[in-house]
Amino acid sequence: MPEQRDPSPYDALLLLSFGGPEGPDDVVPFLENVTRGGGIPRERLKEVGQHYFLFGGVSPINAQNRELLDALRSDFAEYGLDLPVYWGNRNWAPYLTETLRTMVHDGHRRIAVLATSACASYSGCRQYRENLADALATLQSEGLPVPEVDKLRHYFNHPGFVRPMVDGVLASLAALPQDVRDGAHLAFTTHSIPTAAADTSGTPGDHTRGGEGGAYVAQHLDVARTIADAVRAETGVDHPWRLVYQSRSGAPHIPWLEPDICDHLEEQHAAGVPAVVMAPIGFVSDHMEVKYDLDTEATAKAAELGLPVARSATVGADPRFAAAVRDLLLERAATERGGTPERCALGALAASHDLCPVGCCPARAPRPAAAGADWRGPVAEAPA
Ligand SMILES: CC1=C(CCC(=O)O)c2cc3nc(cc4[nH]c(cc5[nH]c(cc1n2)c(C)c5CCC(=O)O)c(CCC(=O)O)c4C)C(CCC(=O)O)=C3C
Ligand SMILES: [Fe+2]
Repeated sequence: MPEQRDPSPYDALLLLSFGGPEGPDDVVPFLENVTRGGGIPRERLKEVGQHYFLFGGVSPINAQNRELLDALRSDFAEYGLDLPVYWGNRNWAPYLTETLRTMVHDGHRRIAVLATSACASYSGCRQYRENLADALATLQSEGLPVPEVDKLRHYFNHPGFVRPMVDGVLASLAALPQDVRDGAHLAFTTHSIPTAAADTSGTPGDHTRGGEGGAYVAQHLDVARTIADAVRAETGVDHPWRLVYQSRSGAPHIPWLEPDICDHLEEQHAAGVPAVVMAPIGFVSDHMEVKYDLDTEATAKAAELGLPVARSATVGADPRFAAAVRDLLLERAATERGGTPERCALGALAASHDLCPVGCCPARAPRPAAAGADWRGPVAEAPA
C-alpha cells in the first residue's frame, strides 16, 4: 500500500478542457459554441469546419482527454492519492456545467481545477475562469450548493510538462534523415493570438506594449529555451530555434502574433536550412490544431518545398504529466492548508501564481471570472 497523500481541503479534481465534435453533425453546433463571442469571419469558420470534416467530423481532443483521465486515475491510485477525478468541457459534452452539477450531487464542495492549457492568456486562462463563473451562477440559480473552485497554476515550466517534450524533440531529430539531422532547426509553435491579447497576458506587471507579447510570449520563449538547452545537452549539437505561431483566426486587419509556421518554413528553406523539427509547445495534446495545422497543412507546405520536417509529440497522457498534475494538486492543497511547499519549475521564470490577480489576462468586455483574486462567488440576478 502506498503512503496516503493528503489532498485536503480538496475533495475532487476537475479536468477542464476545450471539448470538440465527435461526428459530422456536431461540427457546426460546436463551432457556434466556440464563436458565441463573435469576431471570427464566416469564411474562417467555413474553413475550420472543413478541417474537422476532413477527419470525419471528429476532433481528437475528447479521446485524448479520456486517456488523460485514465492516466490521472492510475497515477493517483498508484501514489495513494484518494481523490475522484471528473471531466468537463467549455464547448462540448460533457459540458462543464453538467459536470459541476454532478460533482455537487456527489457531495463535492471544494474542487481543484486543472485546465488543459499551460500558459497565461485570455483564451488559455481567463476564458476558462469566466466559464467556471457562468457554471457556478447556473448552479446557484438552480438552488444548488455552490462549490469553491481553485484553478491549479500554469504548468508551462513544470518538469512533468517540459521533459516529455524534450524527449519528443529528440525523437523527431532521430527520425530525420541522418544527413540533415545535425543541421536541423527547431520551430517551437504555439497558437497565434491577437497581439493586443498577448501584450495584456499575465499579471499587470507582465503587460507590454507594441506587440512584445506579455507573459504569453515570455512563457513560451522560456519553455522553448529550456527544451533547446536540454536537447543541446543531450545531443551535443546546437540546433538554432525560433518561436513561431499557427492557427491564426480573426479578421485580417487585426494584428496577430507572427510569423506563421508556413511562412517560417518558406523562410527557412530559402535560407538553406536543411530540415526543421516542429515542436508544438503551446498544446497539451495532439488536438485539431496539431493534426490539421501542423500535420496536414504545414507538412504539405514542407513537402512542396522539399524541406524535410518532423513534428514532435505533445505531452498528452504521458505518465510524467499525470505525475505533474498530482504534484500541482498536492502543492496547492498544502498551500491552502497554510504550508509553503516546494514549487517545481524549470527555466528562467519562477513557478506561476496560484490566484490570478486583478487585471490578469483581461477580457475585451469585463465579465465575472471565478478562481481569481477578485472572485466573491456568483451574484444573484437582480430582480427585473
Ligand atoms: C491560445 C489558444 C489555445 C490554447 C489554449 C487552450 O487549449 O485553451 C486554443 C486551443 C484550442 N482552440 C480550439 C478550437 C478553436 N479555437 C478557435 C478560435 C480561437 N482560439 C484562440 C486561441 C486559443 N485556442 C483564439 C484567440 C481564437 C479566436 C477566438 C476569437 O477571437 O473569438 C476556434 C474557432 C475557429 C477559429 O477561429 O479557428 C476553434 C474551433 C481547440 C479544440 C481543438 C480540437 O477540436 O481538437 C483548442 C484546444
Ligand atoms: Fe482556439
